This record gives sequence, structure tokens and C-alpha cells, in this order.
Amino acid sequence: MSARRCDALSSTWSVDEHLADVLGAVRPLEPLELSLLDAHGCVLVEDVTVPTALPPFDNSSMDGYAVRTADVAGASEEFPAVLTVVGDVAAGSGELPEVGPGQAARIMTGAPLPPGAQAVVPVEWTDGGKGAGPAAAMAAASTDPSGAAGEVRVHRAAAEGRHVRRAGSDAAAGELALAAGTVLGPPQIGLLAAIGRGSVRVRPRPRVVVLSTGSELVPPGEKLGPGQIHDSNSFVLTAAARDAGALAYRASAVADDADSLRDAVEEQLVRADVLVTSGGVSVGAYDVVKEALGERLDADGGAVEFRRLAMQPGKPQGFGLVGPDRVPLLALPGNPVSSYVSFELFVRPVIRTLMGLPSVHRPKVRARLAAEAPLTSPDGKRQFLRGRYEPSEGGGTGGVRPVGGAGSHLVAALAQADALIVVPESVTEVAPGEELEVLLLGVDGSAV
Ligand SMILES: Nc1nc2c(c(=O)[nH]1)N[C@H]1C(S)=C(S)[C@@H](COP(=O)(O)OP(=O)(O)OC[C@H]3O[C@@H](n4cnc5c(N)ncnc54)[C@H](O)[C@@H]3O)O[C@H]1N2
Ligand code: MOO
Repeated sequence: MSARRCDALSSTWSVDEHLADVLGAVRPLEPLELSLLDAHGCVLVEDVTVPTALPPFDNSSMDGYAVRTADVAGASEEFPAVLTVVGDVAAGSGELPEVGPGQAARIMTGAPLPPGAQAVVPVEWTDGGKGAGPAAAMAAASTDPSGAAGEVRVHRAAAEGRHVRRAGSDAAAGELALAAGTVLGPPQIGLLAAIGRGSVRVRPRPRVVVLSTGSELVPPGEKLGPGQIHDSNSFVLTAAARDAGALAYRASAVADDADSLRDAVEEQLVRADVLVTSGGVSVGAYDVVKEALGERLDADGGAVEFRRLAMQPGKPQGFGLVGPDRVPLLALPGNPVSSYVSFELFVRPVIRTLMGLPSVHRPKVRARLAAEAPLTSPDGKRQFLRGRYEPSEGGGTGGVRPVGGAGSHLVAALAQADALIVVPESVTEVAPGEELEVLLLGVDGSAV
């Protein structure tokens, strides 16, 4: 840590310096072999090849009749080709009837093309074996077993290969199915299942433990006493960590007592790849995170460094690698908007770096300030205001409308926002219509 060693409390760090320090200290997690659904959302670390052709055999794309093309050449409703039905081929059939000249086999979608057959005519191109004009569908085999015998009248010709999905037409044996580095979304998980892979090597999702601190905190659902508030940060941060891709757990809030916090951190370290705390990092008499973690945790453990950042909200921050396994710990400020903004800027990129994901930051776009009055921002601080992004209909520069004010206690306005408006350090006023940088919340960096 600390690319920039300094007396952390006496000097101010820029947002970029803090971010670089934090990201410089974390590496992607070691790969694991995970079963498919556990690998969902993870980055593949091996090239996966197709072991056997997909589909593995020629099969029908329609419910109908497998025929020889010469037998149905020139067939029409007026002059149908009359064929003898030699049996049924359902999907999963292992034993296939031979289709000889003048014969047809009733066949279902996905069933193997029987030997001798060259094409499939859909049931709608036939009388379905009923002798009464074009059929709309087959009768269920359970109610009409005779459908697999007797005669069928075919009303249309079919060229060789018609309605047949050839073996290997999806992917050939030996072909690269998915390259290392692929993020496994639902279709990629589907492909792995289709080629028979039950597990793959991926970088796992990090385990993130969220600990909120504050003697005033009461879990939602419980009654508030005098001076108490509901603990909302630990819920926001746990949800945000899951949203970023982590397996996140919320620990019970810890009272403002240094020993209890140290014990809680040590207890959680064994199950965490990242620890996130909220509150207790400012300059008050009960700012317990700073008190408990600012010194060495144990003989092996590192300490957490507390610093002031040139940003608003999110000025006080702590970061360190703690415990024998040097687990990254990010101590976020307690004001609700400050803790969420800090998560977006610093914790989310940590989680995504640990996962080895290609995009670790939220996407940035330019947008024009949609407001009636100018915005003001403190000199020398990068300000992150909450806003709603309004994409331009014509595809040009969109707009962004501030929601709520700059106060870092405004959780109701935060819940209406889908973007963070970034006002640079050197800018103290932004006029309506001026262009700004906006971070799009709720959008994965890889999507833009
Ligand atoms: N004299 C100074 N006071 C403060 C400064 C400063 O520089 N000098 N900085 C302010 C800024 S900026 C911030 S941000 C906060 C950070 O304070 P802490 O990290 O120590 O947080 P707390 O004091 O514990 O709480 C602050 C605020 O947030 C509420 N809170 C805390 N945890 C939760 C939670 N889990 N759920 C909901 N709300 C929570 C808490 O009740 C307080 O209202 O310090 C300023 N002060
Ligand atoms: O830095 Mo604080 O986060 O402004 O409320």
C-alpha cells in the first residue's frame, strides 16, 4: 500500500491517488474449479474446446415425418405422396427404424434422423395419417398410438436436408467454445452445459464482509429508542457488493467500542477476501474504527491508514491490508451518501479487480447540466452530486438533472438517482447547459 507514503492525516489525497493506492494493493483471486451455476458471472481462466460435435447427430427441426426426397418429389395436396409409416422417432430415441423407399417415420423435433431418410416434412404438410386434408398437429401418442403406423399423405416436396439440423452445424469437435477471459453470462453457461462441461476454472467471486459501526444503530424492523436510527449503510453496502459481483455478507452492527470492533474484524477476517466498514473514521471522540484499526491488529497484521481525500462527499477514508492473509480493508465514512459514493469509487473496483473482470469502473459519459440554477462546488474538491441521466433521443450528448442537494445524509434523494455528477476540483460553479462528466450507476462498465 501507500504508493505515496506520507503523514496521512496531515496531507490530503486526491481521489485518483487513493484509488491508485487501493488498486495497487489488490490482485485477482486464485482460480478455482467451480460448478456451472457457481461460475456464473465469473471470468473463465481456461480455453474451453468443444469435445464432441454440437449437435452430436443429424436431427429434426420439426415435428413431422422423416422421408426420402425421391418419394415426395412433386407431391401436392391434390396429388399427395402416400407413404407407409414404419414407426415413431421421439427425441432421445436410441433405436431407429430404417426408412426404405415408399416409407416414412413419424419424427419429433430434436429426434435423430433415422437411416434412409433425407429430409423431414412438417406435420402441417401432411394429413397426419388421418386421410382428411392437412393436419394442424399430431395427436398425443398416449391417446392415439396408431399415429406411428398406417399411411400418411404428404402434400409438399422436400429437398435433401430440409428441416434437418446437421451434426456439428452449431459447433465442430475441437473448435474453441469459449476463450480464457470470457465473462460467463447465461448464454455462456448454457454453451458449457450443452457441450457437457459440469465445471470450469474461473476466478471466484470475492467474499465481502460488511461491518457497520455506531452505538446509535438499530436493525430495520426494530423499534427506535431516543437518539437511535436504523442501520441503512450495511444494507446498501452489502447490496452494492452483491451487485458488483461479490458474495457479500452483512455482519451485525458493532457498538462504538474499540475492543468489540477489533474482535469483530478478527472474527470476520477468516471468511473475507475484502472487509468493508462504515462509520467511525472522522475526528470525533467515538470514532472507533480509526481508534481500533489505526494501530497494528496483531503480530502479523498490518494497520489501516486513515486519510483525508479532496472529495465531497467521502472526505475521511481508511485503507489497509490486515490479518495474516493481508485482506484489504476499506473503512468508509458513516454518512450514508458518503459511504455509498465511496463504495462506488473504491470498493466496487476492488471487487471487480479481484474477479479479474475487464471493466472495473462505472462507465462515464458527458452530459449537459439540466438545471434551472447554477451548481456550486467547493474549491479544490472533486464533488459527486446525485443526478438522473437523460439520454439524448438523437444519440448526441444527453442531460443530467441533479436530485436533492449536496448533503451527505440525503438517502431519499439518493434512491431517486441513477448517476453521479462529477464536478472537478478546479470548478466552483457549473451553469445550466454546461457539459459535465457523469458516472452511470446501475450500468456495468462492460455495457458501454
Ligand atoms: N469536526 C469534524 N466533524 C466531521 C468531519 C470533519 O472533518 N470534522 N467530517 C465530516 C464528514 S465529511 C463525514 S463523511 C463524517 C464521517 O463520520 P464517521 O465516518 O466518523 O461516521 P459516524 O460519525 O459514525 O457517522 C456519521 C453520520 O452517519 C450516520 N451513520 C453512521 N453509520 C450509519 C449506518 N450504518 N446507517 C445509517 N446512518 C449511519 C451517523 O448516525 C451520523 O449521522 O464526519 C463528519 N464530521
Ligand atoms: O466527506 Mo463527508 O463524506 O462530506 O459527508
